Amino acid sequence: MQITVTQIEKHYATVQAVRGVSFQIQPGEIFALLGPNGAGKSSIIRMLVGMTRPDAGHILVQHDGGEFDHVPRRYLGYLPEDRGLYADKSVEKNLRFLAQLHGLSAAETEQQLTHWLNVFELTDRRKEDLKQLSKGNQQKVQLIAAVIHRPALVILDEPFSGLDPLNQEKVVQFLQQLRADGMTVILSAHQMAMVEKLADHMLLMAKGQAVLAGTLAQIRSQAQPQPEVVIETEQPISSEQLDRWLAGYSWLLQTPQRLLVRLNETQQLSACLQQLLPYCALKNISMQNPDLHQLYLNAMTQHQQQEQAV
Ligand SMILES: Nc1ncnc2c1ncn2[C@@H]1O[C@H](COP(=O)(O)OP(=O)(O)OP(=O)(O)O)[C@@H](O)[C@H]1O
Repeated sequence: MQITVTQIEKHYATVQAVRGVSFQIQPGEIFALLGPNGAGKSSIIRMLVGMTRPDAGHILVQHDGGEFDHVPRRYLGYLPEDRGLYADKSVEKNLRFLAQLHGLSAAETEQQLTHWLNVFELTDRRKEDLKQLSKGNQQKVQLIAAVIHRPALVILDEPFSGLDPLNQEKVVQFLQQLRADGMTVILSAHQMAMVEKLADHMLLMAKGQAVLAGTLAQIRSQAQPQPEVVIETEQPISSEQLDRWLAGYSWLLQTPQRLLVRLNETQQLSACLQQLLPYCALKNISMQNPDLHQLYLNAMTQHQQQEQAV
């Protein structure tokens, strides 16, 4: 399934939730929507699944030779933000009901149930009511509900919320398996470490706008074109010394023997090292690639500063 979103906008009564956002999702990839609370992620998801319509711009969904303005239900697996299973019914009844709604035969339903309950280690809980399960286990049943009919596209709003680190890791593996099976996956999440492992492409949003987009490498070069350098010294050094030795450079002394330098476009690493070498012996030099969490924080801070400047 290929999705092309062009300049979509969404207004609610007093809020402009999405402002001219465009992106493309390729078949069989994992696409992540990132951003702080209220950035507009769920609003975009609701437009993709056809629960609401864009006020402007358009969505083009191409699958199986057809073209649509949202993802048709028959192709969609959806984990909504406010979830949606019956707390007073058993795990099994909830999942059977959904499988039937999607037109699976009894045999297919049983096969899928057995498979997924096993994957999520819930086989011995299948007769229990959903409300008897822990929040994390309920979340796993919700995930099964989104994929039991093997849709072409799965949209998961916050699939990691409420899960401990081990179960978050399980969800990472689950999503990798969906991709390996050929499904296209869209997810929104706040857990950058998980997204970094998973997403082929991502879109970082703030206040309804796209802030950064692309692969992790593309986002890295957009958000921080100049890498940071970590320099470890043989002897302890002080900030006062660095004020003299590295005038004009942006640096941070992380420990007495570990220095972080952020070079700007005009500064070369070799020139920086030449300034240091007369004064101190160097033990190790390494380039530091910021992780997605750091890139996200940098991008959000920058976005806030730009907004304040306007
Ligand atoms: N039905 C609605 N009516 C009015 N305002 C809404 C509605 N849904 C969302 N909003 C507003 O639109 C903005 C974007 O909300 P949205 O839920 O899309 O953000 P989000 O990025 O999914 O946030 P979160 O991470 O908290 O789920 C927010 O200011 C929100 O208060």
